Amino acid sequence: MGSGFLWWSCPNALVKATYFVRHNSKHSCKHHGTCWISGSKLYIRRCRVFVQRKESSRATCVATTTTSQETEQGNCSVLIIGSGVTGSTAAFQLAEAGIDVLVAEKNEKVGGNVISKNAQGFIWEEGPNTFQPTPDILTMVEKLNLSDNLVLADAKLPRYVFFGNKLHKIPSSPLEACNFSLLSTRGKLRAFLGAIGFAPMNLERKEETVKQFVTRHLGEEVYERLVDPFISGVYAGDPAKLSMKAAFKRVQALEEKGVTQSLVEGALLRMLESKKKTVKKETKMKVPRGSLGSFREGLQMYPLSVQSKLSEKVKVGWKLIKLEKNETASDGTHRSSGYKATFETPNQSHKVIYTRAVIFTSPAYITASLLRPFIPAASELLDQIYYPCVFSVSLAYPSSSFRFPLSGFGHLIPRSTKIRTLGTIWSSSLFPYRVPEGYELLSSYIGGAQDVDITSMSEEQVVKQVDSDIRKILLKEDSAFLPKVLGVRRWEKAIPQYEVGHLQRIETIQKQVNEALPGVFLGGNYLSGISFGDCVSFGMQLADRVSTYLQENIEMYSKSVVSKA
Ligand SMILES: Cc1cc2nc3c(=O)[nH]c(=O)nc-3n(C[C@H](O)[C@H](O)[C@H](O)COP(=O)(O)OP(=O)(O)OC[C@H]3O[C@@H](n4cnc5c(N)ncnc54)[C@H](O)[C@@H]3O)c2cc1C
Ligand SMILES: C=CC1=C(C)c2cc3[nH]c(cc4nc(cc5[nH]c(cc1n2)c(C)c5CCC(=O)O)C(CCC(=O)O)=C4C)c(C)c3C=C
Repeated sequence: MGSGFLWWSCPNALVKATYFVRHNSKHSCKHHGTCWISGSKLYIRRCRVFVQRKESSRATCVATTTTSQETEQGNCSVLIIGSGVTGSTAAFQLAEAGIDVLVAEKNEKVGGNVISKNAQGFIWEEGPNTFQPTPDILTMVEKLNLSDNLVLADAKLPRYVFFGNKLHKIPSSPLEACNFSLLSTRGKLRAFLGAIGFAPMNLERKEETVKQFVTRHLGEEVYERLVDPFISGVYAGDPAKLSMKAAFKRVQALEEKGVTQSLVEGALLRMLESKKKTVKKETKMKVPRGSLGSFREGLQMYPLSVQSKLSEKVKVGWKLIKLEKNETASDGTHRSSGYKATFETPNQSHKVIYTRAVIFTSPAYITASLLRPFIPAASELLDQIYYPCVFSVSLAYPSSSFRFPLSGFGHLIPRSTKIRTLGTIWSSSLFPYRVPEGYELLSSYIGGAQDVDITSMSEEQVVKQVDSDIRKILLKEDSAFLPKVLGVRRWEKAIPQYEVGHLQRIETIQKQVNEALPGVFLGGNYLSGISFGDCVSFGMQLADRVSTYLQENIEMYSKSVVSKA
């Protein structure tokens, strides 16, 4: 690149000087430590950022500063609120790109919804149980050196629906679907007719609910016995309120393309969804199609491994309580140069962080409260996203108390059966190493959007209800054994519901954030799709978008300094 000067001007109000860095020379300042040029890049050691060097032009430090008098303050280039799957993924990707990132998590442990527990020889999950190993997840698993800890449940384990006092195996192929005992002959015929195109059109072209879409295409029976329980096992939701377009965009898109017969390939919308998610990108790791993944010690290994890699850059027990614009520039003028974030921290003291960009991965209702001063209308919309209450109940029973040897993923229960539990994952069948010899572990879920009264139940009442439902379905009638209660978790606001109007709402929110809050990015399962894999992919995309924003922002700021000079 030859010799020459690079002018480095720090935008922070506390730094008054513009620094000149000569090629191959080193320069120190008390705020940023050493900086130097190598090749085409300017490196600034303390800020751990580098700025693409432009010959004879100015570069800008993307970090703000701490001074020795302000011990409760700090700085970073990107602040991430929340250490769930989305936040952890974005943080790792940004750190890997050399960007100075700070993750603030209000809980004492990282992971958000992902909570894995280990006691008395059992390992169990209180949030998500498994993920579909998408290419993005596998990429992250490799990067985090988690490959040796990846565990896969047998792809062939059947899923069941409990209906008419019997467990019915859900077919895994169109052939199996012909002998499918869950649907009557009439129900199958109706579904078949819908599949070959004899379905009424959506003439009004209004946004349809899942219930409307499914009954129109496949009939009432498929809806009641198959899709309603499936919705319980993904959204804990109410299909009469969820938007087909938002909750299952791939399936809806098929209709728009006129591929109606694919809708019931195997009579299962869910299967269709997962097939569309087949691996496109190449990763070194190969996993059998249809298998479901986790990690040896549970899903929480994922955020924990990000935390161990980012070390001090992940702050637990830090709750964001206020965000302000940091608008004073070094020359005394006002402009948006980033944000000031105030946190409550474990020792009750407040901490302040100055940052260029903020990624919010907190749930919609929390993000709403933090952004309300800037975007009141969008915050109202964020607040409208409904999260029902769900309990997860992990119980262990002796293997001998079961009616048959457990082999399957688990069972789901249609709401029309009047059994209160939504469904049960047969955890010890998925991962047998997670239980002591002679025991079975069951993870059940109860509550959701169709059972709002659950909020008034105590943990003891919930355990009693779940135990009684399990007895009706899986245990021998004379089994007097009381279960080992491993864990009961009340998810007061469990899962965002993609109700009718969701996509429109999201679009409006995004627009208002982009206009009013440059450098603020929204993430989280109310935007990305709710699966673990959706959150990983969205976290990766967020990291790319934020890197681009920082680069563009630096260039814009450099230009404004040049023109003032
Ligand atoms: C019971 C249950 C079962 C599920 N089962 C499955 C499954 O089997 N498979 C699957 O793929 N998906 C499943 N999911 C969905 C999936 O787990 C979630 O969608 C995903 O984990 C959400 O990740 P996230 O990072 O977007 O949000 P979250 O996990 O909600 O993370 C947000 C984080 O922000 C933090 N935070 C909030 N406010 C603040 C603040 N003011 N300051 C600092 N931090 C803050 C929170 O503490 C939290 O850690 C399940 C979800 C639930 C609840
Ligand atoms: C068979 C029993 C199941 C129960 C009970 C259950 C509860 C439950 N699940 C979620 C949220 C999600 N589950 C997801 C995947 C998933 N869930 C089950 C089964 C049960 N879930 C299976 C077999 C799978 C794997 C995917 C599949 O092959 O169908 C997902 C991810 C969905 C995706 O798009 O990948 C979510 C999200 C909740 C909230 C819940 C509690 C009621």
